[in-house]
Amino acid sequence: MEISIFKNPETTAKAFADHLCKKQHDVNRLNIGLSGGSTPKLLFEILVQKYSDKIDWSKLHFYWGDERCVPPTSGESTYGMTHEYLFQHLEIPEENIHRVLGENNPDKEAIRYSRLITENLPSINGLPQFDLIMLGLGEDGHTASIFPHQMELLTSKQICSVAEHPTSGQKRITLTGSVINNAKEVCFLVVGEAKAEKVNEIINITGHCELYPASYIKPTHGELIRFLDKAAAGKLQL
Ligand SMILES: O=C1O[C@H](COP(=O)(O)O)[C@@H](O)[C@H](O)[C@H]1O
Repeated sequence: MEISIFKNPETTAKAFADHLCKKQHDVNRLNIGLSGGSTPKLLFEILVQKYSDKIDWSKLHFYWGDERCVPPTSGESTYGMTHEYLFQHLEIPEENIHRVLGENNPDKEAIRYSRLITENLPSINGLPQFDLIMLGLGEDGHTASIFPHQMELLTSKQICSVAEHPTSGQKRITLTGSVINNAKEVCFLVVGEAKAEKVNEIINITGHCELYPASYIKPTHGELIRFLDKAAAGKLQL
């Protein structure tokens, strides 16, 4: 596991953008799973401003680690946010964008999206393998849409499942912990003081994945990199 700590959210997002830029240089295709929430917005802005002509966007195939079950036009849609901050500013072939159809029936969509991933990605250890999965960390320790006390979503051998937000009850589609841990590389992007306590807990408290779902994420054969800013790493005991 690698932990990289940067001065502020901008330098953290810039480091992640650099990492992505280097990775795409060496390959013909990069299957990447994106995260949602507010943290990726800054990364997307930096990618648009500083990397639009440094990255060969036709090599990148975009999927999502999780999505809310809402139409793409909803303010809560992760695809909608990604389109607003990233896609609409770049020349990305439409066939490279593999969005979760949040407007569909959640159970049927989890099956459809699982099938799509299986068809498009190589299978390693009996599960699809992403080249890179980007993850965030919720203040409650969740990652993707796997919230505390949802162990079955971590260990399930399915590819995607329907999840439910613990307080709002909003339905979501999420990759399972098994698929995330089968990736070649998983990168957490976490910034801000509000995440500091959980960052320390998910790294240092072991054996309590039901309380800290993000602590379950340890790629079986791949790399784990945590991009943190100083504030998010503020309570980290190493
Ligand atoms: O609900 C979600 O939250 C997490 C963290 O989001 P952030 O706003 O704190 O950056 C995110 O990683 C996940 O994809 C999203 O659905």
